[in-house]
Amino acid sequence: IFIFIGPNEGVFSKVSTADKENQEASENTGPKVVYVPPPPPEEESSIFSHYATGINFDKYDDILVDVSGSNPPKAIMTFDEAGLCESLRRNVTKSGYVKPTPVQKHGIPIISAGRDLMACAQTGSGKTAAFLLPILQRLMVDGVAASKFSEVQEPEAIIVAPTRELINQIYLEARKFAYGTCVRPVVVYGGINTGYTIREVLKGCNVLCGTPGRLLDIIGRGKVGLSKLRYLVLDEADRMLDMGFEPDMRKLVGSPGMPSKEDRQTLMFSATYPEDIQRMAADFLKVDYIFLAVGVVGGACSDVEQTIIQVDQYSKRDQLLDVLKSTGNERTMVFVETKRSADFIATFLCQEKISTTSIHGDREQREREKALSDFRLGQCPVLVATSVAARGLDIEQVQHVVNFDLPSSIDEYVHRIGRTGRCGNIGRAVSFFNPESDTPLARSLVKVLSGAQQEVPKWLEEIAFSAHGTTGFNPRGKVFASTDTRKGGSFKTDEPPQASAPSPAVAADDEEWE
Ligand SMILES: Nc1ncnc2c1ncn2[C@@H]1O[C@H](COP(=O)(O)OP(=O)(O)OP(=O)(O)O)[C@@H](O)[C@H]1O
Repeated sequence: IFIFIGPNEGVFSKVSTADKENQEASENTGPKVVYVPPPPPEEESSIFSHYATGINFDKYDDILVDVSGSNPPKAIMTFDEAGLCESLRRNVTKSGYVKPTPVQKHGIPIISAGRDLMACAQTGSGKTAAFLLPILQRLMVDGVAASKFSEVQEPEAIIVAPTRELINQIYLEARKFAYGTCVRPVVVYGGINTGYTIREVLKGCNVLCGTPGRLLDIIGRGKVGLSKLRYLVLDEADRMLDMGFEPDMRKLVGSPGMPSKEDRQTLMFSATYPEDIQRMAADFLKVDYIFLAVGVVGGACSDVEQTIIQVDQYSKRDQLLDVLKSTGNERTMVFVETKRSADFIATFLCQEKISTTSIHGDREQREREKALSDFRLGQCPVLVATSVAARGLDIEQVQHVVNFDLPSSIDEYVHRIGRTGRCGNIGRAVSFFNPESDTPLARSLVKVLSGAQQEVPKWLEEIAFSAHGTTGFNPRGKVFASTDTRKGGSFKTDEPPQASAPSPAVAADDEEWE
């Protein structure tokens, strides 16, 4: 078992997400990182390129919505009701958005009304625009101007996300919606040259998007002041507050000049929210924050057809080849548990003449970005990935997700399969279940499958049943009541809380986060 003595002399086992600090430390002290990413596209057609909403987009409207907290503002039904200024409205239209998704219908007016928000909505249902649009709207109305000449930049909004590729994607979304306006978003993340990053920040910065380590670094160097900060957004909020990132988040809100929670607006978004994390999140939010749940908290996207195949460890590779035969050239993400097996499986597939690339934390940033771009462009239709690619990534035409190894946390499963079936499109997820290692997941897997109206294999129900004894196990019963923890917790079934801890699985490869 890997033991890491953290900078604060804390001892963490392999499951501790604190490993990432190790990486960051070595980033600061090790060989200088020289990588400078290619500039983002300048042509309008690339900036606004988007994929079509799918046949189930209108079905989003049937999902039950739970809004709790005092005096929630009324939802909007159309983007026109959002009262966006002309340039922002134009950019929304150019992005192909015709009508808002439920998290946007509710989230936009809540944020515009100045309220703090903890929002939960299924993967691929438009959470990013739900926070970007009202923030940009406010900044445009107030007419912010980032000074090119200032030695310290003072952004009005900071957005944090757990991985480099995700924060870059959020930045590109912000840049798209802010196109042609005076609002300047900037992105900072690990693995790229710090001097370059600082120069970009100093060109002017209103919306600072960053992974926590690099963000703290830039703030610590005095390049970013916090006195004008109005919005703090935590995307993948449950991940940002779990044991790996919580210290960084506390450091961030404790940074000199950071407005207190009473004096800023704090917004949290995710598809999953373990209860203990919800409770802790309240530390960062005003007391009267609004809790918004679209559908079941922690539920899988029902546009993803989920199949579970029982395998043993040694048959997985053949099974994978079988699956990939049926997927042909359609884009497929294959998730594995370790960086080593990511390399191994990618090499194996290449030997089998399947054009494959891979992304994980031991690859250099240059390679990570190249892999993602080859996959996005369809040059490599198969991407083998570790958990680093599980959350938030929005890639066109990913029709399939394969869990070559299942994660040990059900939330991680929900995020992984959510890389397909986005924005009303249909996707498929196939998971290899090895009873020797995956039995602890069986029970929550059954719940997620039945909650998303998927067929539950008889053998899986049996494994789930025997793994946890007989008392109170009702696989067809209520899944996770979607509830604000302030109402007294959501697990009101006759069962004890889920066996799975918030997200230990994501930590297996943790030094790659950020
Ligand atoms: N109202 C809309 N109309 C059309 N497309 C939309 C709309 N809102 C968002 N989209 C598109 O849907 C896709 C998914 O959105 P987004 O990435 O924000 O999902 P998400 O809820 O953040 O997912 P995840 O939980 O995986 O992070 C994106 O390509 C986005 O541009």
